[in-house]
Amino acid sequence: MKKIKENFLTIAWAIRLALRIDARLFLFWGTLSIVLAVLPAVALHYNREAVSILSEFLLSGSGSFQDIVPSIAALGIVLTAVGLSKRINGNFLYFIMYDSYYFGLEEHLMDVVSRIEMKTLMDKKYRDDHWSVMGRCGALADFMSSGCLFLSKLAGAVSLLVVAAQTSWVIFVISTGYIAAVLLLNFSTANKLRWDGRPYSEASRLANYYQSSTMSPGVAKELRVYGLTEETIEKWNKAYDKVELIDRRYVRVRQLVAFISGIGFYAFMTGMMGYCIYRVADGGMSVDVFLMLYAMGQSISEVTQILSSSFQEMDRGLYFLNLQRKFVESVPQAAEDWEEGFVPADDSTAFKAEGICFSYNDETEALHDLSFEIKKGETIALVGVNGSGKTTLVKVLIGLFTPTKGRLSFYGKHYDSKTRGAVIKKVGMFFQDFHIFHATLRENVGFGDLKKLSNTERIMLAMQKGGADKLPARFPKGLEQWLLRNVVKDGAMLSGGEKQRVAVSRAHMSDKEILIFDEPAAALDPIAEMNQFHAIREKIEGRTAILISHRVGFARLADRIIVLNHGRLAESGTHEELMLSNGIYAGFFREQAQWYEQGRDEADGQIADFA
Ligand SMILES: Nc1ncnc2c1ncn2[C@@H]1O[C@H](COP(=O)(O)OP(=O)(O)OP(=O)(O)O)[C@@H](O)[C@H]1O
Repeated sequence: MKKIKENFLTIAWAIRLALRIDARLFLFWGTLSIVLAVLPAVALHYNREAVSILSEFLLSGSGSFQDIVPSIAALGIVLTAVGLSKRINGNFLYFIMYDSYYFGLEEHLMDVVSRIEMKTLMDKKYRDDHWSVMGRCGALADFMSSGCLFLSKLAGAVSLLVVAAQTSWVIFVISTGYIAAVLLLNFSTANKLRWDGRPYSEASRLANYYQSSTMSPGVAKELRVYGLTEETIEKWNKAYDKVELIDRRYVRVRQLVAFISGIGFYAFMTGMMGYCIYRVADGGMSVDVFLMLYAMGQSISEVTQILSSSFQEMDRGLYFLNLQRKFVESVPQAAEDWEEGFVPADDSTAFKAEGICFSYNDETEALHDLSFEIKKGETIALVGVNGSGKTTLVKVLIGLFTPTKGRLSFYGKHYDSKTRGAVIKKVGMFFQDFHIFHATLRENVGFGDLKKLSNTERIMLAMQKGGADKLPARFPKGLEQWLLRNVVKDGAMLSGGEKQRVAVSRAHMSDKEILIFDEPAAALDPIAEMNQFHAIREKIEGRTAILISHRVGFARLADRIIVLNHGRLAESGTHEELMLSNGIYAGFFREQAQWYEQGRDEADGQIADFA
């Protein structure tokens, strides 16, 4: 019962979506296919009339040929119309609806996904669900086209049964029994005939991963170095066996249903023809009625076969639409649209955190009870060991994650849709986990400020600050060089440090009033790191800034240092204050200073030995 209710909800959702995407398409083709579906029944009427006139003409020898021409012509026209109506089959309807409904559904799902909270998006379960629903964007076109076809063939079957009922109740019972049996067979095997995407896709994803790992250089290098190729092929074999098993089971049931339907057809025709011959023999049925019933048997069988295949298609479409509807509805608390119209309440405090906590999952807290203020124009260095919560904190500050507890304000305003909009507008950020887009070098930098995308001078200036200004000269297409090869074959491949320079240049594009740099020099050589240090210092000039770096030398750029430890605020103060208090920061600073000193002494020693 629950399943039926779910299906009805999904059908209503799908129809609403289809009407929203393209109402005319659905209504026009739906109506046309139903209207044309009753043509075989009309054709039977003319068929019978023509046969009756023709046989009378042939048997009696009276009348002229001209007398029967109109009947033959009428039959010809109807049969041509029937022939044409058969062109409106499943493939044709799918093709007609594909453009609108495939891309319409894809656009809708992309829109929903873009509103999902970042935290949810990072959840593996959601990502898996997302892929499994996104991979079936044809479901709406499938469901609507096969739904139209199913309804039209149902109308066709009913009109044929009306003809049967008018002719003989026995034929009506046999025909109804046959159609009902085939439909019942399809209903009862639907869940086995349905190609269940989930276990299949998990198994096939694994098989694809193993198969492609020997081809993708990043994975292949590890396979070769650690001698894992043979093991990977074995794992692929196992994963593929599972895929094949699911495939085989599905094909077997499909074949069985087709076989039983075939036997059903012969039983139906034998029963019907047997009865007709018996009636003709005892004089209860004329030859023209016999021939009409024979043609009707063929039509019923044809309609029933299409009813059966369109039901399977419809059921498959509905299955994936069910997943998609549930996915769309399960998106918990879609992030609000970031609105315009932010009015600051406190001009002097950029960020204020009061007891904020955040956890990626319900088990552990990445941030715990943090309270601090960042004044306008202040430069803060966030320091802490790996995993202490620095990146998480800045992502919470820019509104990508919502604190699980506590209160966060931006210029005196609590975070809501307008505040988030303002934060995004006012903050320029370099992410430690930055992304190089599959796009040109110009775009990769210019995306930092879309308005300046075509301003070559501005882009070159940002690249100079980010240390990437030598890159365009290396490529024949300069700034228009495509980066990475996932999309274009001759895309430029960059080293880790070069990618970082490009991403840092992106952060230098905009003139936002708040700057956040999360490990901007992690992959840079020492000279580039030093240049980065100066460029960032220049850029900060009077702005509010948050810097994260494991090189504590960077922290000296800051007015104040905040030290995080296991997601808690451990220390806060100037460099001098924290050195005096001799806590975590002082420990870091001395360790690093000692490391550099020791390194320099050892290098000096080696040079001396060598000399
Ligand atoms: N996507 C995630 N899902 C679950 N936990 C996460 C996720 N990202 C980070 N964490 C956890 O949150 C904690 C804080 O991570 P975060 O990246 O903020 O630390 P960090 O101080 O920036 O570390 P690093 O110096 O290594 O960059 C860590 O324990 C980490 O394991």
